[in-house]
Amino acid sequence: MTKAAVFGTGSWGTTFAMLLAEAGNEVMLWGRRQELVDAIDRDHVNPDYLPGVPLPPSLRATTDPGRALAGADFVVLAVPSQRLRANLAAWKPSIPPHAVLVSLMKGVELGTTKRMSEVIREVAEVPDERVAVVSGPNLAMEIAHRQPAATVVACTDESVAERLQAICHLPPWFRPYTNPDVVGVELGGAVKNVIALAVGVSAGMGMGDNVSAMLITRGLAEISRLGAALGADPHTFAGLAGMGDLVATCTSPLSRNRTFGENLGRGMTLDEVVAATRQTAEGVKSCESVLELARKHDVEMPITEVVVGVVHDGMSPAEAGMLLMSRSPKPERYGL
Ligand SMILES: NC(=O)C1=CN([C@@H]2O[C@H](COP(=O)(O)OP(=O)(O)OC[C@H]3O[C@@H](n4cnc5c(N)ncnc54)[C@H](O)[C@@H]3O)[C@@H](O)[C@H]2O)C=CC1
Ligand SMILES: O=C(CO)COP(=O)(O)O
Repeated sequence: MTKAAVFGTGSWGTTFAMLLAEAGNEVMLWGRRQELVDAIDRDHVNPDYLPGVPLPPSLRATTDPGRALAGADFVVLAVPSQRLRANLAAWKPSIPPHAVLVSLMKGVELGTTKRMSEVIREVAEVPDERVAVVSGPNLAMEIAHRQPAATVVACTDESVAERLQAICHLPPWFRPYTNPDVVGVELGGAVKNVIALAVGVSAGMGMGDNVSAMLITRGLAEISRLGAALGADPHTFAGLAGMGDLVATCTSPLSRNRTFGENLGRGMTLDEVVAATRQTAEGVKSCESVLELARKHDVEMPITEVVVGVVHDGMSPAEAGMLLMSRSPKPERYGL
């Protein structure tokens, strides 16, 4: 039986662990807090992140990383992106030598501008073919309530992607596709959070669906430009990890990033929005690292720029809208 250790008892870590367990794998979830770990391990619930969702009794949980990692074939990482480096360094000594490390995270590291797979490779000192990424339109709450979803599993080694695909395929509930384009799949997941903040701000200001569609479409152009500069396959952005995730996150009231933006657009202050947000809205921090990455590669990302302005630099939503709409008129060239 395949053994998986899942790190992070938040909404996506727990949901993915539940999928893996129901697909017949031996799964151990790691969490920081004993009380929550006990609730998962003993009562088969996660009241903090998935209230009302029964978890499979075969899903076990522990606060001991060594116990979670013993004999693991797959090590699945689902902590907030900015927390990965320090945590992974602590877990590294117990990671089995042949385990595949899988990122569920959608962020870019502040300071280094590294994608999560790059952080994993660097900290765990593993080669490309032992690092995989899962990303797609996967709102955890919908999946936890057993609604169907598809995703992308990416690894430069297609046989590893296929192994991961096989252990998380669970008809009729969850359908993973493989893709060798790790860079594109990861960028799609991280940058759509920034675009979802922008769509949320516009919705909070009372703007209509034309504005959402404009931001989603031009957001995809922005993601594709950055992807092209970083060597991603342009086709990835037309797929589930690109357009698929962008549409789900930008339009769903379940999205934390969209909701964060919406609250800002309604006029709440940043401090008020942060206080009202209990879960991880990755775009809030990653908008800065994405913009830095874009600047390093000389890529223009106007929506990302105004998101950084509104979230971090005191720009008003109205000013952001004016800046975007008064840019010089251009031909529409997708991805350029
Ligand atoms: N929730 C969703 O629908 C989806 C989330 N993701 C991505 O998955 C990643 C994890 O997100 P969620 O599970 O949604 O987050 P969450 O906010 O629901 O949970 C975060 C988890 O990380 C833990 N955590 C927080 N700070 C920590 C630290 N310093 N060290 C160790 N653990 C810490 C929390 O205790 C919690 O268990 C994010 O990168 C997110 O973008 C990806 C797809 C879907
Ligand atoms: O990544 C997600 C859906 O695929 C979840 O989006 P939020 O983090 O904005 O909730």
